[in-house]
Amino acid sequence: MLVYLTAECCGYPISIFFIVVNEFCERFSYYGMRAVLVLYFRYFLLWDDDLATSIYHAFVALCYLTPILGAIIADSWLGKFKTIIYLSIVYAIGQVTMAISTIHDITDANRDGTPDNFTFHIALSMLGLILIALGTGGIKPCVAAFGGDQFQEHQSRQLNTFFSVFYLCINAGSLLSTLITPVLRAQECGIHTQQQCYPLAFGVPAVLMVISLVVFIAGSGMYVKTDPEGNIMWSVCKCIGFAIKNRFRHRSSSYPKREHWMDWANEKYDKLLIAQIKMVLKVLFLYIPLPMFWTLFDQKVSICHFSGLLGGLPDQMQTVNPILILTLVPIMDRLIFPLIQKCGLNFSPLKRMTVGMLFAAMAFVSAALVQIEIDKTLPNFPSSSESQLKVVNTYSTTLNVTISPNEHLLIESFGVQLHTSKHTYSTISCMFVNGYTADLNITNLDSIEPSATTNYTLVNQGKRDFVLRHGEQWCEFSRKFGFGASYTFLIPSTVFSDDCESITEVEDMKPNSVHMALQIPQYFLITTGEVMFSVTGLQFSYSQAPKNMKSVLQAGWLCTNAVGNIIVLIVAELGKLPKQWAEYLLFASLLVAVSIIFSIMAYFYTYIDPAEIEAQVRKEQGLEPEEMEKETLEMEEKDEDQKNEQGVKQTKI
Ligand SMILES: C[C@H](N)C(=O)N[C@@H](CCCCN)C(=O)O
Repeated sequence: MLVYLTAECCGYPISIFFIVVNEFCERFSYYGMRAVLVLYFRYFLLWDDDLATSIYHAFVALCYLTPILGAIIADSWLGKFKTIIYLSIVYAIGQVTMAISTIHDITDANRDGTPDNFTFHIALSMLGLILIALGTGGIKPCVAAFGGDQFQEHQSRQLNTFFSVFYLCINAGSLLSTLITPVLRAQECGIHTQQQCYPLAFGVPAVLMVISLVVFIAGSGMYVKTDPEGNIMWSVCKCIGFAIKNRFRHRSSSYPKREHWMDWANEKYDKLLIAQIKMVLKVLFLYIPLPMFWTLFDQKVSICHFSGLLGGLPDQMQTVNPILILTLVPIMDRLIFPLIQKCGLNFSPLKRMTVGMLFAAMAFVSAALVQIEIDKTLPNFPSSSESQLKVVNTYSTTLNVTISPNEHLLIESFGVQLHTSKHTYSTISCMFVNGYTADLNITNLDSIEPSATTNYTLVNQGKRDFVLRHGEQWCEFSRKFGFGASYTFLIPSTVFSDDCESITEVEDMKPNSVHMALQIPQYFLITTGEVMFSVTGLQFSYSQAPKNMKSVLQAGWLCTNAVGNIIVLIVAELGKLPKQWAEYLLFASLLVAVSIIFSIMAYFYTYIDPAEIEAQVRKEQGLEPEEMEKETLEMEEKDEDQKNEQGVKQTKI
């Protein structure tokens, strides 16, 4: 019997250090770029909100579809190691292309601070995004599976810990980059004119991707590398095709039934291949209901009403999830799961995933309850048979307005009657009414003509300063804004003579009165769900896959994510229920239904040890003892050469 003693530290192969650092840098690169992507679309390419979010979601969905390609390349052609290297190069080129596309000076011939040739910037950034999607998605199933390959059979406990640490690194990278890149974007830079520094915000993720590649290559000599066994995907497709055809040919009841429909490939294909396909199909079948979890998970941003929680901005709110993950993964791994085990309960991976789904459903129930509270604080909006009217009096005395036949409004000088706008809970908006006798310029707003109003403009929470200008005259005023509120500012004709003192503020809609802390349970529940579902799913996909299809099953797992993202896009297009809380409850109920279906499917699933099944099939095929020994010897020789090359110690016992 052969046992390989690879270079180890505390029972873990040293090579996984390079893999987790590589993952940290790669996720920093990916999430850092994503954190500023929509801002780049909106404020650099000047796309409208709809186009920016659609392209963003399409990009994210593509990133979770390309893993299939990466897995096929790895398992059928190049092997995981080379696939990771080649696709990381593509990824790094994509990040650099993306960073270059954000340099406005390249096309800013008239030096006014904005690009002159948008087509150039759009084309370059789309090329960059396609390369990034190919790279990030392509390597994703390979890195996790390659990490798993570094462990030997007796290291199953360490293997599970590895997947948890792997997930921690993903979230540490995501956390740091989501904090840093928006700050980098807010800097000013440029060759001829100063602009928001998108090149830096996209450039740092590009550098991190190059570092990720260098770290991975640095570990080359230590990895356990498994070569692909020919074009396995093509063999799998042909074998499945043959089984279906053969089954169809023998559909008459005179032919004896076979245990599994794949057994109809027995006539032509190797029993081992058939057994491996059965293992993969069993797991893929189990994955069918899983996209529903990701549909809810990827909508979590929309259940976060209070963007100002912890005093942060919406950009930085994305950091709450990785912070909670970094806290919850060790708590679950070291405390909760061992405690459950001590109580004699069998908390198997599929049970954990089911409970994870239920946690996500509870997060949506909690969101619905908060929404009901929020709705109570909102003003009454006109029903479909009513309308609302807003009248602003910029005249110098109180006015009596009659609306025929018999309604009367009494409006004081610079007063307002009724408000009409409805807006989301986490925004603050304000508008200005110009009662001055000439055009006015207000900071960050277009100029307003006399007696005209601006549209509602979104402003950030807290104290904000405004400067009003007309020619040489100007004055400045500050106001404090609360979340969810809406204001109208009435500017009288005396505005410059009393230094902005006479500006009247009307509160159209009150700031939020529902406490921000009510959002904490939602975050907690959805992240607990993620830890139970996502980390376990990653481990499960690795442990249940045959050796030559590890990447393929990882890709299958990631595909559940892609389908979830596509469902989010479809749901957004189909429209919404009239009541937000009802929509949350609908999603929660759907996930509960799906988790019940999943638990039934899980009940009938038998956990396997792929290596054991493979050995058994080989034995049945009569490969043992001579042929199997021959195969083993060939493998030993191959591995020995590889180990000698890598300078890794090998002992025969
Ligand atoms: C940052 C996030 N909590 C995370 O861990 N993401 C993972 C899994 C992605 C699935 C979510 N759509 C990652 O690999 O980035």
